[in-house]
Amino acid sequence: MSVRISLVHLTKQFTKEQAIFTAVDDVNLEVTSGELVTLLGPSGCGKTTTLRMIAGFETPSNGSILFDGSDVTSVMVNKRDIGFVFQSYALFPHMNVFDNVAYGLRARRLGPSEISKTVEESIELVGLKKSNALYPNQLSGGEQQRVALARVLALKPRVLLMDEPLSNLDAKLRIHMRTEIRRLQKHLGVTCLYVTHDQKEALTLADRIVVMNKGHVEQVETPFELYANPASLFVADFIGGANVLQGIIESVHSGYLEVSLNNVLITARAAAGQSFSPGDRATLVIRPESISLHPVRDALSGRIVTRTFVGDRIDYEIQLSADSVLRAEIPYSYATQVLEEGSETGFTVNMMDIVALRA
Ligand SMILES: Nc1ncnc2c1ncn2[C@@H]1O[C@H](COP(=O)(O)OP(=O)(O)OP(=O)(O)O)[C@@H](O)[C@H]1O
Repeated sequence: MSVRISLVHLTKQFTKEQAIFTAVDDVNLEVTSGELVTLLGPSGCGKTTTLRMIAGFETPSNGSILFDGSDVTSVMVNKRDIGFVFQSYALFPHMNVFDNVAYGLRARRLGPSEISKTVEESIELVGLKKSNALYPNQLSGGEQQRVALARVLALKPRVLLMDEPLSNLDAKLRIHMRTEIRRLQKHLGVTCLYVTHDQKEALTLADRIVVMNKGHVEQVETPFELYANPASLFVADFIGGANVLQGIIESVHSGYLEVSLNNVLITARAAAGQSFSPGDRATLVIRPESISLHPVRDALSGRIVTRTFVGDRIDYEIQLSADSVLRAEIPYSYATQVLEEGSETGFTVNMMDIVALRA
């Protein structure tokens, strides 16, 4: 039922303030059948426009969209067999849950018993039993989004497109719903493209993440790889938050580099596909949670300038030199030693957790 989606040189230009503006810039992507891929990036980077082109709501300026190898770029929206879930649930306020979910099936002129059976199945699938007679204004935001999902799933689409579907929900419900969406998508095996600007949502939901920036694709990877092997500073910074420090490559070895950081020699690994020579400047990416603190015993040390308790961890900002500050996130338990602001601390980072990018 589900399909492989290929985006080939997909480009969309708009006219903005009498100038041509490229919202989606030569995007190439293969989404395998049954895969959940998130499009992740800051506001305005072209995520929604990409999704709308796949749905058929926007016509590409250039490039093509293929489903299982056949070109659907010029195929009408209603012939693409796509389900689209919006941020605003877009339910009909004057229809109850049953009629909202049945709407698309009636438009397809299915018989009453088939409609009834499919609606019941879809409502059960999204965990909304016994709500058939209720109207949207009698439901919570989470329940309304479930109805919107049931309405789309009732049509058994080959492709599921979701545009920030959880943005209107509170944080706790969002976490619950994303697990539900993942479970449903895997259960149905439907190919899914999911737009979000929330990196946690992307990391927890996706088989692979497409990081977009200013209309183009920065990197496409599994969540684990993206986190461990960012290909650019943009990705490193956007995913997970990162300390970014400048160093100089001192020597290059098989599998590791020696880098001078504030005149201290540390070891790091080169980012995937990047190579260095002694003397090169390098941008070092260090995740705050990969740092451990200990009493000062060598030159890798600094002064704690801020300490913030966040419940399950303590965040420290450590001044290394006049212009470099390191953020460390230390898991907290009652046994954890809590350090004072103003005190000196040493720190270590596993070599594998320091990634060098070309500066
Ligand atoms: N119809 C349009 N006419 C002109 N410009 C447009 C149009 N639609 C989108 N844009 C512009 O294209 C760029 C990309 O928009 P898009 O909605 O795809 O971004 P996004 O990554 O989904 O952002 P957000 O997370 O804020 O929704 C933006 O600068 C937007 O203003």
